[in-house]
Amino acid sequence: MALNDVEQQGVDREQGVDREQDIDREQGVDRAYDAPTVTVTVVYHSVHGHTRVLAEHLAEGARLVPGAEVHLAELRAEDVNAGRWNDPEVLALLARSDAVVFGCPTLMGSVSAVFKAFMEAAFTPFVTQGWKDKLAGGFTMSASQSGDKLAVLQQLAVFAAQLGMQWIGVGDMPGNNWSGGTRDDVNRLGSWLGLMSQSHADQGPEQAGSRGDLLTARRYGERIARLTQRWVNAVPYETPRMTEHEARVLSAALREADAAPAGR
Ligand SMILES: Cc1cc2nc3c(=O)[nH]c(=O)nc-3n(C[C@H](O)[C@H](O)[C@H](O)COP(=O)(O)O)c2cc1C
Repeated sequence: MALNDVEQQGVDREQGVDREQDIDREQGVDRAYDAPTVTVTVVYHSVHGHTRVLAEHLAEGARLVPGAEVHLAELRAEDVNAGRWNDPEVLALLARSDAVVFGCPTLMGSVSAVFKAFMEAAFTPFVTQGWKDKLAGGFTMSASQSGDKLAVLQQLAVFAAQLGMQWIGVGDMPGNNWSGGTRDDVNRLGSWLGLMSQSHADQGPEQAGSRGDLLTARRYGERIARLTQRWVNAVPYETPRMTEHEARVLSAALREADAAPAGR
């Protein structure tokens, strides 16, 4: 069967044939030389290993990008004590990352408990605005086709927003929204806020997700790494940061300038 251009491109990419290299050659672009070095970290929690497979494919996609230094950081239950997660090495890695991709399974329609403990441990970068203007993305795995995964992606996106991060969505069209759609299709669950994947409840991590989910994970990882390069390569800009106290002082000064009474 003859493939159209879009299908052929998908097949080529899957087979590791990178058309971009031909275009670069024609235009004299040496990406290995021109591309800024960026650090992308995939930080995730997985109870039984399904989400780990998704994280690995995402990292694999990011590694396709010349200049991208890609790390996988697993959040471990043993690093949670009395409800508090702590792993200074992971926190140091995140502090020096240009982009952070957050991932966990959907458990009871929510992020997993270990991931939530990690979120609360990010209170320090919240108050110092330490992760402000890093790029962010997110992914989740569950057993049901929906399984309320959107609630988890929303939690992850709100978390990133609280930290002043810039969110990147999936950006792929839905391959599986028609009568010929299959589990192999790109963005087969039709999720744009972040990456959704589904694993059958009776299968282990060796069968995690579907061919389409893993393809989408690689594409999302590559997209995040490329957009991070675009982001860090833009006009240099040192983002202003302020403490809560400074925010109050600024508000009071503006009120005074307007001679406005304090609202509630
Ligand atoms: C306590 C618990 C709660 C779960 N809640 C949901 C849920 O809300 N929606 C869903 O579709 N699957 C749910 N699942 C299934 C998991 O999301 C699924 O098994 C996933 O693949 C686990 O990923 P992991 O292997 O990375 O831990 C739940 C599983 C457990 C054990």
